[in-house]
Amino acid sequence: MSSLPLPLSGVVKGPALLPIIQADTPAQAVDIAKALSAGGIGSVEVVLRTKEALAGIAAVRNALPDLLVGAGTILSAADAIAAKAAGAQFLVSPASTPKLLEAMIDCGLPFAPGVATPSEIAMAFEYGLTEVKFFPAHLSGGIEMLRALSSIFQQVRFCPTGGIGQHNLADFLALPNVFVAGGTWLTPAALVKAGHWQQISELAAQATAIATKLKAAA
Ligand SMILES: O=C(O)C(=O)C[C@H](O)[C@H](O)COP(=O)(O)O
Repeated sequence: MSSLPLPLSGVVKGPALLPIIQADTPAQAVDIAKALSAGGIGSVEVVLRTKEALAGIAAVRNALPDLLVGAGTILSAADAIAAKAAGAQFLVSPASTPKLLEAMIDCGLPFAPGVATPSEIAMAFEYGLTEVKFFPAHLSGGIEMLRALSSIFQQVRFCPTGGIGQHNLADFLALPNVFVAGGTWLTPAALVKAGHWQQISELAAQATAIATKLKAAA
């Protein structure tokens, strides 16, 4: 196995936010990314949940070279390799298994594997990983769970996703063991479908204002 890639926290650009792009076409991915970027977002996660997701990553990289573009929903070594080949600059997975962790380490890109339990955090820790995604955050104990975990896993930093919204963003980002918050709340499917880019920019600007107050922007 290779040495560890750079930590994700070291490469996240802009406010401590990782909005998700789920797009049916590369052009739609670019439209979403432009709307987010206009709202101050510096980093996005394109999820591998649509046929064109890999092409979407390449298109967003090409159209918005200053944006940091990662790939989410990495569920296998093949996903990690394909995402890297498409131009992904970081990887995010909802899960952790030894195979998946080894594949993401071997890819060499900064990444956040998904955890929801102390044992999964301990497994990531065994690989030397101290940055993980906490998913699904709202169903796995939310803020109280992150507080409880902070006393045991003092070096571990989390990217909570799942159930994050404008209403609880500040509470998550106020936790010292949270380095970035992610999710779909800035890119609701209905707004994407209707092409309401201005509304997505406004949501992003509101979240950016909350995040920059709580976590210094990189
Ligand atoms: O697939 C991944 O790698 C992910 O990052 C999963 C997302 O974080 C959640 O799907 C966000 O959930 P909501 O914000 O509650 O809609």
